[in-house]
Amino acid sequence: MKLSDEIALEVDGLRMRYGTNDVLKDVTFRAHRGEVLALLGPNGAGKTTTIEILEGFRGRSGGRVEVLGADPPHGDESWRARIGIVLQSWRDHGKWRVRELLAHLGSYYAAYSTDKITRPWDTADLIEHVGLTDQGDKQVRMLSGGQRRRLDVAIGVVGRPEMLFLDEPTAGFDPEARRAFHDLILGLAASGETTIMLTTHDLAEAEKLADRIMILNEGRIVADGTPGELAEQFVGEDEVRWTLDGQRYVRSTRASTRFVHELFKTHGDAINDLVVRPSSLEDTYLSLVRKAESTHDPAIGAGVKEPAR
Ligand SMILES: Nc1ncnc2c1ncn2[C@@H]1O[C@H](COP(=O)(O)OP(=O)(O)OP(=O)(O)O)[C@@H](O)[C@H]1O
Repeated sequence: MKLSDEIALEVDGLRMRYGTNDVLKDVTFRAHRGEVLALLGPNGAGKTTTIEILEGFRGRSGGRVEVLGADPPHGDESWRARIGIVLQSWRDHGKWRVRELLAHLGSYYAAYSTDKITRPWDTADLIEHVGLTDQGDKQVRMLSGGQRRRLDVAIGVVGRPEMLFLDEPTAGFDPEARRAFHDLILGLAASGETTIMLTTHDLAEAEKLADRIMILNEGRIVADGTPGELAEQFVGEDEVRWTLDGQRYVRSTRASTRFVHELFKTHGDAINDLVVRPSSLEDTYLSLVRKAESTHDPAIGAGVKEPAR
């Protein structure tokens, strides 16, 4: 992907303290226009806090934040119109019908159309995009959990945002809804106009959607790069399984090719059922989070903050 020169998001030394709990200690990253960023991290790492600060919902304890050129708490209405938000919690509009609610919320954005971006998103088209065609005339309170989540996503994008924040957007989705959501995000990303930042616990989802993955742990970004870069920077161990004389064996190694070669040299045709499972992004993630937890070493983050491009 060719990156735009335009910076959509800039976060420098962000700090957040709740009482005596320093949740964000020094969070620094930036995003170019059109990039899709996935923010990963264990429960309680501060992902929602980070997203809420960037949206302007939550004040911060320190550091600099700029989203589409504005400091979020001071963004004006036209800035707000360029931001889309999909929160974890559902704001209830139970009696509204899906189609009416989207048309109503969308109408707020009409005044903020530009030469390039027609706002809002056409209601029927949007409903189809999020896979709610059959539910368009249903009241919101009649929707299932997964359908409400799709509606959350529709509400987040109805104004055709230039910057879209999604906090665990696919929690509770069935595989079909997940696929439809992925297609929607990839479609938005393909235009190159929408910068997207999402949090997720699903590594496969991060790998599929994101240009860049950032891992937040212990108040800092401990890794930042494309899925491939992360795997390269933190080479995990491959898993080799085999059977020998009816006995099953398993071994983790960073040098699986050499190991397998030695195995055959020693045992030849007696080796059966050989399987080599390469180290996955999940292994990388787990080893990073464990490493950061066990060492508390800020240098782990310092070496990888700026991905090579
Ligand atoms: N309003 C608040 N007041 C005090 N502490 C808070 C508040 N909101 C969050 N916290 C604490 O800040 C930490 C980070 O919470 P946050 O919700 O940002 O994490 P998260 O990474 O989004 O977690 P999860 O993956 O579980 O959603 C947690 O320890 C949480 O208890």
